[in-house]
Amino acid sequence: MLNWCSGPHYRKLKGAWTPLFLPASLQNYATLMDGAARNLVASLRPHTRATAIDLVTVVEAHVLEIVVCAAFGLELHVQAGDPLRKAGSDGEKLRDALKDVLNAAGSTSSWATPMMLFPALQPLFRYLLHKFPDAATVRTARARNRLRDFVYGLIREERAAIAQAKSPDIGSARRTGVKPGSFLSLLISHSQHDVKLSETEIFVQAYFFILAGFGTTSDALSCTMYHLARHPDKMKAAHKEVDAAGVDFSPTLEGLESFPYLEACLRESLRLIPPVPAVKRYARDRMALGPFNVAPGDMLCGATYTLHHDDELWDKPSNFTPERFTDTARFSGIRKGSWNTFGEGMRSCIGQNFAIMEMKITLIRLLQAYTFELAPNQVPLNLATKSFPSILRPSKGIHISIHAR
Ligand code: HEM
Repeated sequence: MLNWCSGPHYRKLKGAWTPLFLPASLQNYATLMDGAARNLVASLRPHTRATAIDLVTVVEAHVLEIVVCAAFGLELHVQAGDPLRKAGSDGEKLRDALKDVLNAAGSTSSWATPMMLFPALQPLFRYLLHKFPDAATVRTARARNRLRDFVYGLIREERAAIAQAKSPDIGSARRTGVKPGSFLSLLISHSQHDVKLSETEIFVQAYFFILAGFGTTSDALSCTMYHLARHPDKMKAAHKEVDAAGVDFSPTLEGLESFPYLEACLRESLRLIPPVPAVKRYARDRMALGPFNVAPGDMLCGATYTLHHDDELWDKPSNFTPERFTDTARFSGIRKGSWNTFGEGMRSCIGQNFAIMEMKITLIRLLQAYTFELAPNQVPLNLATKSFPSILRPSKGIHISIHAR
């Protein structure tokens, strides 16, 4: 996967990924994201007269629709209330396989703890795990195989389509941006032109696109809604900004810049609950780090969550205060490197602009239509990480009542 490799292999894969996140490509995704956000608004309408719902489940289905369409060009139509929803469709099959893989990825192998405690013995543990797999490993492998068979089928179809169309023009994709759904064809075209990607590499990239873009973004979106529902004064300020833009605002890169308060709410929520609570690196050289001697190959961990809650860096760090990102006169500015939600440097999150755009468009459409109120017993929010390193996420959902405006 892109984040697990280095050197020439990393550069080769990054070259295949980069066109997806060029400004022109992001612009092409905006229409897809806005359509999905409008569907989400419509699907929530029946809930305005009902009891509280679990926002996490609903937002997950929404983000999955976007990320799968962006990666594979498949419209899932799995959202409750979608008139095009059809039992047993390709979309449902893919959704089910993905859910199994994601659930399995969250369950921890019993070998994980000894591997972490005795890193030097990892090769031995890996061999033992291969020879004597435990239940969690078997479950993960089965789910992954089902997903792999499905994606290999899509790759074969895409190859045939590309052969018939005499292969797409990568140069023009760089100029005009990548259309939603072109990730597979882009990877396949790359493997026919400048870089060779094996079938497995193509599958793994497509799988990672979904894995990296699904849980992180949907949880970040749900948590932002949680914070707004918990702080009606902040929700009122967000409503004001959204109303000023009007329902006909254009979801373009430029148009989205006129929502600074909404962006501040997103950033503040991502500070309080960073979906990736820690980033890791392996030391290349021997070095001294404060009182520690670091040897080549040692794992170093950047504790994002701790950084985001450090009271030397943040005034009243546990408070939800979006104004710290807009009101620089009141807050003395944010020190470089203290907000690390997407990582830093060349290995930082390649999908961050995609994620911010997706979250902003969804929030705008939701706030145009609704106000949100927390159900009882939602404070404090239950959070958990299931395995290390993993995603920090609401562990018992977010229960919320929806009121039409
Ligand atoms: C709120 C949403 C997201 C958060 C919080 C997030 C966070 C992160 C973090 C912390 C890293 C590691 C950075 C490091 O090691 O320094 C990362 C890497 C990565 N993310 Fe995201 N991410 C999000 C959304 C996405 C999306 C939507 C995609 C793609 C569709 C994506 C694709 C990737 C990829 C490919 C990498 C590896 C980059 C590399 O190694 O060069 N992420 N992300």
